[in-house]
Amino acid sequence: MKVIKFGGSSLANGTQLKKVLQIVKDDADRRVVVVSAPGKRNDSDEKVTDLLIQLANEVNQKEDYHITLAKILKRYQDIVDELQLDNSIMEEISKNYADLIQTQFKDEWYAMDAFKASGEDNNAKLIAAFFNKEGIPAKYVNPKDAGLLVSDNPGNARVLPETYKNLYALRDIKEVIVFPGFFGYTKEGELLTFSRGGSDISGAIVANGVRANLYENFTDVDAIYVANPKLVKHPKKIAHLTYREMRELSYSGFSVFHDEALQPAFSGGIPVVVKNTNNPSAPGTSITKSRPANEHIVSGIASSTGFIGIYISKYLMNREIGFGRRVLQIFEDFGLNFEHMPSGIDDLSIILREDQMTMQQEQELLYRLKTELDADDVSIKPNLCLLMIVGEGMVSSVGTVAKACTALAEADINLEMINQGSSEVSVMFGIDEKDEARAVKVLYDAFFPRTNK
Ligand SMILES: Nc1ncnc2c1ncn2[C@@H]1O[C@H](COP(=O)(O)OP(=O)(O)O)[C@@H](O)[C@H]1O
Ligand SMILES: N[C@@H](CC(=O)OP(=O)(O)O)C(=O)O
Repeated sequence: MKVIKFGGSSLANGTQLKKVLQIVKDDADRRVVVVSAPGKRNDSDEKVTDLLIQLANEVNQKEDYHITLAKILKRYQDIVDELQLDNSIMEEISKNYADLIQTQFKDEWYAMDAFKASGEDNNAKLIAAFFNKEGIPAKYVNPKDAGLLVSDNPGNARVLPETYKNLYALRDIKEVIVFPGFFGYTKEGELLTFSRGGSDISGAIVANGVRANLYENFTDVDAIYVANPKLVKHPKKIAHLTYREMRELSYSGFSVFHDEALQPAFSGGIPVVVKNTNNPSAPGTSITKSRPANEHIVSGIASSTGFIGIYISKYLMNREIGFGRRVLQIFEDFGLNFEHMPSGIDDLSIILREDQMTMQQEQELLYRLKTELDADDVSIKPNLCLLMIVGEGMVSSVGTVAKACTALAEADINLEMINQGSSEVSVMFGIDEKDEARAVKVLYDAFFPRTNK
């Protein structure tokens, strides 16, 4: 049995849905189809999920929401018309939005998740109707009925372990299952979503639950490339990655596959393949526990912006028992989670996501760190970009960091920080955001020199 997930770009209009139908028809093992909400039809288009966030905010703030609602309904109506589906599905979708707008939710965060999730939920119903019309017996399954249970964290839910055995029963359903991605239910029955891009996570959870022998993740690129194709022209394709390589790469910017989707696949030992809906015969990129060796030490180069670094220095910090705990306590008091904490003898840096704090909280944090720790220096480095080189081959080779540093130095790119994880599968560099594109390019050229053949 295969679980197959289609992202928003694969479901953006009726033409895309016809390709999806063909892909499902091509392989009788493709028994569970996990779907996202309709995505962008072109670069200047809007994702339905983004429109739904806008709608939820307008409803919450009692603003006029009719233009946004009309845009959302039109997206579905266009698909219904293009596929010549019975208009009863459109009536069901319109009623769903009329009901959502009237519902009193526990608070605005639960409301936001209910609006966001409706994008995938309505799309799954529409797609099931389309499959049935085209002669593929299909059944829409709601995550609540399937037992997809999540933690009580709006917008950032985590799967609960009992989910997996609940989902196993999906194997008994004879029709092709159409399952909406991106959300589950708490034990109290509240609908909550995963973080953005979370349909990849749903697909991996379902694949683990039904013990699929493959999780196929269909998107709009032929493969995962060595570097983001928006930053490097025609980068090389990656044939195989390990779960931990993919985890590091998606964490640090390869948005093509969600980093939280790796754990359910890894723990279930489910191989993943990332493929292109627009070119399904291309082999794509497979992600497994181990992979065949190749000539490259580095598998991928990723980058991600929106970080800040907080630098703390104090003479003899290394001798002060409890110093690190007190630093982290202050961060906890502000409700902040941190990403990395590289340290020296008398100093340490804490790297965190910038969007967690207002300017005023930043100033309060710096003040508390300076006074309560009696630090010599506390300063902040905004606009930080994390640059990551990743590869299983790095464990057994020397000189990789030197090569990367040389390439960056020759391009006159200043390094704010270097951090090598103890797994030795990745090395991270902190640079100024303005150098991001150049840095990825020079690292690409250093590790994947182009031949003139
Ligand atoms: N290294 C990479 N390899 C391939 N695609 C990448 C990479 N880094 C970023 N991307 C982007 O990820 C996009 C696919 O992810 P996403 O837009 O979330 O698709 P979907 O609509 O299928 O969920 C690609 O179109 C590409 O722009
Ligand atoms: N639609 C949701 C979930 C998702 O995974 O979407 P996509 O497959 O289009 O990245 C989002 O935009 O966050």
